Formats: sequence, structure tokens, C-alpha cells
Amino acid sequence: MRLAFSTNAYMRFPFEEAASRIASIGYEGLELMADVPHAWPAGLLDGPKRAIREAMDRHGLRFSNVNAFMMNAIADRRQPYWYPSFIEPDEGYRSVRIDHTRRALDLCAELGAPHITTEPGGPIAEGQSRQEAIDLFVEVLKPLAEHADRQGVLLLIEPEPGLLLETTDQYLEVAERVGAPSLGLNFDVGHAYCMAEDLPTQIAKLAPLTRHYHVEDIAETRVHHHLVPGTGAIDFPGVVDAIRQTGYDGWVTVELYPFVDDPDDAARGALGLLRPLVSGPSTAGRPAP
Ligand SMILES: O=C(O)C(=O)CO
Repeated sequence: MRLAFSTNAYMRFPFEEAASRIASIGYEGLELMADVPHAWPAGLLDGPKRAIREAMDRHGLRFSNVNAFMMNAIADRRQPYWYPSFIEPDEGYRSVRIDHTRRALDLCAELGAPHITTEPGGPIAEGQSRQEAIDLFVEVLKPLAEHADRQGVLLLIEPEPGLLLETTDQYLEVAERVGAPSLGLNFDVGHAYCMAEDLPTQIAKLAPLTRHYHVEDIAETRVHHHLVPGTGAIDFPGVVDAIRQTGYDGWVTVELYPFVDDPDDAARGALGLLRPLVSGPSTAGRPAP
């Protein structure tokens, strides 16, 4: 398991500065936000793309993931980054999300990153039934999964409270219906905690489909607000142990986008808690010394 930090906490910094800070804090990897201000694919020319690669090399960082979930560039008035979603009733507006995802897959392949993460179908629209929304989501995902396959990268879906797929179990039907090996699950530990999922059980159950983990802490109230690991109610020794027991040896990305005022402090705090857990022997279930 290797730890990475998402640039979506560094929205107030240019990419080069974000990479420099994430590396100097001690992360091995970085999740690139395919969005403003770092790498909005529709507006990313060759020069800035080269600069991203050079900054990664200069700071000895690897890409853990490309985050194509957030679309702050569009700034929909209903919510700043969910919309447009894959189940948007308006076909033209929906195609903005689809085109963005295709471009993010291209960018991912060009940069040598392993996968992109994306939204799990937006909130169900007024007058739309859940079944219609799922059917639409599946139809939209099929050609995108084929595109990912052609590009040699993965397309990962991230269930989230309030959106079409809220729980990790709800991903199963979609995975089965799309039926593409290039489609996978981004298991967001904080989101699963919000939905009162039993984390060790779900981590083990979904392990065959999980290609990446997002982590953040969540308060005991289970309200969806990302907190620095160690400051909420999630049992991180238990989570890391459950992930380790699946044999997973990939990236775990810390996602703390609410901490734009002091991302360094949040990144440092998360690493302070997680690094000993990830690099040390299993500590779950042991009594405190
Ligand atoms: O919306 C969120 O909370 C996310 O985790 C997006 O990546």
C-alpha cells in the first residue's frame, strides 16, 4: 500500500506548487485533479501537460489517480462540482460530462496514470425513476469503459452519499451490467462510513472489484464532510488492516478538499496517522499499550 494526496485540497495553488508541497510533506504519490485550476482536460495544451510531467519527475512523485469526478470548471449553480452528471435528463448537458470523462481518460493515458475516478450517477432528477436513472447510467458507461480499454487505463466509479450509487453494494449491479474489465470501484472509505457500511466486511467483499481507495475521516454523526484522518470516528487501524488482508498493494489517496485554507497542515496530519499504519505490522484489534 502506498499513500498519495489529492491536489483537490490545493485548489488555491498552481499545480507545480501543489506537487512540491505534497512531495516535501512526504507522500509518494499524488492524485491529479482533472479540473480547474490544475488539469481541466478540455483546456490543457501540450505545454502545461509537459509541465505537469516535469513537476512529477522533479519531485519524485507518481500518479495514484486522475480525479475526474469534480467539475468545478462548469460551476453548476445547484452544486459546484457534481453536475452535469451521467444521468442528467438533458442530453446536451449530459454530454458535457461524457466528453469530459473521455478527455480525462485520454489525459490519464498520456500522463501514464493508472485510472480515473468519476461520479456514480448524480442525484436522481425530479420525475426520473431510480430504474430509469440506473439504465441510463449503464448505457452511458458502456462506451466509456470501451474507451478506457482502448487507452489501456481504468474507469473507476466512486459511490457517494446523496448520489445515484450511494453504497459500495449498489456498485455491484452496475458492474455486472456494464461487464467490462476496464470498469472498477473506487472504494471511498469515508463515504462508506457515512452510509453506515461495515467497513472491514465491505472492504473484503468488494476487494475483487476495488482498484483504488480514497480515505478521509468522518464525524460520528456520519455527515458527509471530509475530515483529516484521526480527527473523526473511523477506525483507521481496522480499515488499513482490512485493506491489507485483501492483499491490495496499490495506492490509497487521502482526499481533503475542504481544507483549501491550510492543505499542508491537513496533508501532514493525515500522513502522521496513516504512514505508521500502512508501513507497520497490523495493529488492528490490539489493546493500547
Ligand atoms: O464529493 C466528494 O466527497 C468526493 O469525494 C469527490 O471525489
